[in-house]
Amino acid sequence: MQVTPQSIWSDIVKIREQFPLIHNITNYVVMNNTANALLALGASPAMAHAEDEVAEMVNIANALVINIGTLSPHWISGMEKAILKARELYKPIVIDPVACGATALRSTTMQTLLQLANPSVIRGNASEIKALVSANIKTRGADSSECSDAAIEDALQLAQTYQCTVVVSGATDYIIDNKDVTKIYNGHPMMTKVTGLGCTATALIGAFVSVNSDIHQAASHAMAVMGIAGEIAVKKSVGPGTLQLHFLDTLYQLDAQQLMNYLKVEAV
Ligand SMILES: Nc1ncnc2c1ncn2[C@@H]1O[C@H](COP(=O)(O)OP(=O)(O)OP(=O)(O)O)[C@@H](O)[C@H]1O
Ligand SMILES: Cc1ncsc1CCO
Ligand SMILES: [Mg+2]
Repeated sequence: MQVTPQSIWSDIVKIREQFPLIHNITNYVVMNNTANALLALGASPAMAHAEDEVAEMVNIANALVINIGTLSPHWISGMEKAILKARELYKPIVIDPVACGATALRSTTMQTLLQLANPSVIRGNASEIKALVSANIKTRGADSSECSDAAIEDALQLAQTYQCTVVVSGATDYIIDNKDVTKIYNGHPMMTKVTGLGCTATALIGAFVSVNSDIHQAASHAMAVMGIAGEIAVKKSVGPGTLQLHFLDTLYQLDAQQLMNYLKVEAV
């Protein structure tokens, strides 16, 4: 398994050709931006959470993304129904444990959903990944209080427990499973000043796993695209407001040459 500009580009072409439907049960904060990022990449977003329709939506979707950012009881039931349908149909499930460890509701819900989901990928920041492994770790909210390096051991443990790929985002993005560790060095600190770019990363992972069955490679491709689009967009931006706009435009215009110029990856 390698992550190269060519391997990333090949998946982007597939996404743009196949226009895969990515079903997201995500949070109020990021719903619009996440849908726009999926469209800009070349995928087709659906953002539905009603208990009565999620199974039907999963039925026509190519991947399911679950994000616990703004939980409530009905949403949790919707998430459970969507997960059960996705498992029945062998569709990939990607999980974002937003602010896991900040409140009991988030931590207990996440444990239930993970057991149910058998996910392909879990993507979180370092604090969230650590909180998923150790119940005594408390997080302050959606933002990480630690560097991604601090969660490598926890990510490996999580990957073993759920037999899945775990992504820890941060200055370096770590993509970790039983066999491989991939590090992506792209990105820019200003990305943490736009709310929900982590949620966007998780949604893009959904798009990549829908066209590439090598889950570790697909997740690495998504994180590389996030980081590269972020770096290019920052150059045109004066702050987080314009970064949010330029990020979408850059994603839409991303080409093979830019991947070659910017990719900074290391496989261990
Ligand atoms: N210090 C940094 N330097 C470069 N890139 C970064 C840095 N921190 C985060 N990123 C990038 O920003 C994106 C979002 O990751 P982050 O870890 O901030 O997610 P998050 O904390 O879950 O965010 P949110 O909860 O707002 O969605 C990723 O693509 C990541 O690579
Ligand atoms: C800030 C925030 N609060 C709940 S979800 C969310 C978006 C970033 O994860
Ligand atoms: Mg997050």
